[in-house]
Amino acid sequence: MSGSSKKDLFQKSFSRRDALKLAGAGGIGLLLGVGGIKAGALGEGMLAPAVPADGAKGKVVPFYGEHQAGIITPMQDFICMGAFDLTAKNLGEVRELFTRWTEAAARMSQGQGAGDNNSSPLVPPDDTGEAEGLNPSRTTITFGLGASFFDERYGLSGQRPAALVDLPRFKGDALLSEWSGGDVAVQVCADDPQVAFHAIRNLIRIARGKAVLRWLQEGFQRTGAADPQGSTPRNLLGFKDGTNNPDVQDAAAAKEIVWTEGGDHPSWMTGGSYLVMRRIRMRIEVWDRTTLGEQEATFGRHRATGAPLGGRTEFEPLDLAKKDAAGKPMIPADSHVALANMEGKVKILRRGYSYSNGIDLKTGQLDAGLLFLCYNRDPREQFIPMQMRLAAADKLNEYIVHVGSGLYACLPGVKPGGYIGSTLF
Ligand SMILES: C=CC1=C(C)c2cc3[nH]c(cc4nc(cc5[nH]c(cc1n2)c(C)c5CCC(=O)O)C(CCC(=O)O)=C4C)c(C)c3C=C
Ligand SMILES: [Fe+2]
Repeated sequence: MSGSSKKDLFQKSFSRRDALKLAGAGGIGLLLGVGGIKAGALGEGMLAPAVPADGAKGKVVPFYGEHQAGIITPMQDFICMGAFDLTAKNLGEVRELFTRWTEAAARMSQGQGAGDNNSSPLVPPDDTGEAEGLNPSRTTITFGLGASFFDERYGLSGQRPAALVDLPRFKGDALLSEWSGGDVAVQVCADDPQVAFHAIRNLIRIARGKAVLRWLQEGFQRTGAADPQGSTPRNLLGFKDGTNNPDVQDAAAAKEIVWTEGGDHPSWMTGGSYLVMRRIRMRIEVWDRTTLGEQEATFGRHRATGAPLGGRTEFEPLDLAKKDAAGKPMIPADSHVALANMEGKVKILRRGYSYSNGIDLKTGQLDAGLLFLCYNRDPREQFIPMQMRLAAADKLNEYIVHVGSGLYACLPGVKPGGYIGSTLF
């Protein structure tokens, strides 16, 4: 196969059926980076622009590489994220589980089924089938380890990274254990909700006897089809959310903000990152009775344009020193952006999705909010001080409540033939 047809293969929409045909023809090695294109040589996002130029949603995000996919990958439209508690009896079983998970995740990222044996009438098929014929939809599957992974069960307590702290209790927290923690978190993102669900479902199935699901949350943002321009998505409070997220396609920014390396970080985390999950419920009914002026003062930005208060365009810089005629800051000091900005000195990479879980049967109110996710190099220096400040003073706190929480050490990426976690166990 010529170099240019290899490229075509990557750039073309790709269905599970195509993948199986190719595997049959012995060509799947190309997808895995064997024989020509090296795995990981194609940078994150190179095959997966936020909104593909041709509008197609069939692109493959490479699974293998220096870093796990799904961290700096431009956000897909849907998420299906869960956390597992391990029931594996020993470290050997944990290794087996991660080996099988890695193989299945690599396959599903490429649009294949979780396993090959799907035609024998005598056994249950390897794959559950609901993604058959669907394209890979830029699926990424990202694994992280919670602090409880490092308890006495598997002999790894001495390896717990200093940065994998127990998050402090923040003012206003109303955390529920059923929405928090877990030994292993798995973030599945894809441009199709059924493809995302299929991936996590098959990982749950593979985990049988070795891990049980602790919590599962689906999430969404506007789709590429609804917004082909790929403008900043709006959250369920109606505001553009993500405007001032750092540009981590810039390798220097990603190194500074996202990737863990050196310091007191263990070598097995080099090239990894820390994922913070906060399930934040919104008091939507209260918000909807709030005036536009109050809403804008809460965020410090205009709702229509996303511009900083007093500004005109979305991406103009925040000027927190700017005063109105009466000498008051244009962007209130207790607004969300004024506080979260941290004088520009502390940054995180946000990757959150809206969620909607029907109604709260006790109150009849919507059970909806933000599955807040962020990646950072070291939560002790980034997420924690930022959330301390927000919890203490953010005007947004009148309208939100944090009900779930987790911190996970996301392992470095892996080469074909290896397994996620092999740097540690
Ligand atoms: C601890 C970190 C953060 C939490 C928790 C958080 C919750 C949260 N945020 C919004 C909506 C918006 N956030 C915006 C900006 C913004 N938020 C954080 C951090 C947390 N947010 C940061 C670092 C920033 C950027 C600050 C800056 O320097 O400008 C915005 C404005 C647009 C944008 O830049 O994205 C919105 C809107 C909600 C609804 C929410 C909890 C439910
Ligand atoms: Fe925010």
